[in-house]
Amino acid sequence: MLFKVEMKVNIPHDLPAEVVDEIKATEKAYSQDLQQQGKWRHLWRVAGSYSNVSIFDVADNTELQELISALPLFPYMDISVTPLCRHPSSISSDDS
Ligand SMILES: O=C(O)CC1=CCC(=O)O1
Repeated sequence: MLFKVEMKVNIPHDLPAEVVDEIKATEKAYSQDLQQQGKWRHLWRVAGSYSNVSIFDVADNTELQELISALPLFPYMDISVTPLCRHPSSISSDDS
């Protein structure tokens, strides 16, 4: 199942810089592992903001919840999820 996931990052200003750097490094490794597994298909920065638009390809809502709630930045993000399905006019072979 495909989901569009929008993540807006709100890191508290009083979090120590070294803690923030560690969280970001862990987040990067975690997201790159999921990308390599094909579960995190696309990761885009929204220009001009500290947010991203992502496409996840997971078995079901439960797997999506598990993956997203394990994000190191999860406590500091506003997240919205939109389920996707194939458009009848699409010519892409990988969007089902
Ligand atoms: O910087 C972000 O948009 C948050 C994030 C998600 C995956 C990642 O590596 O950073």
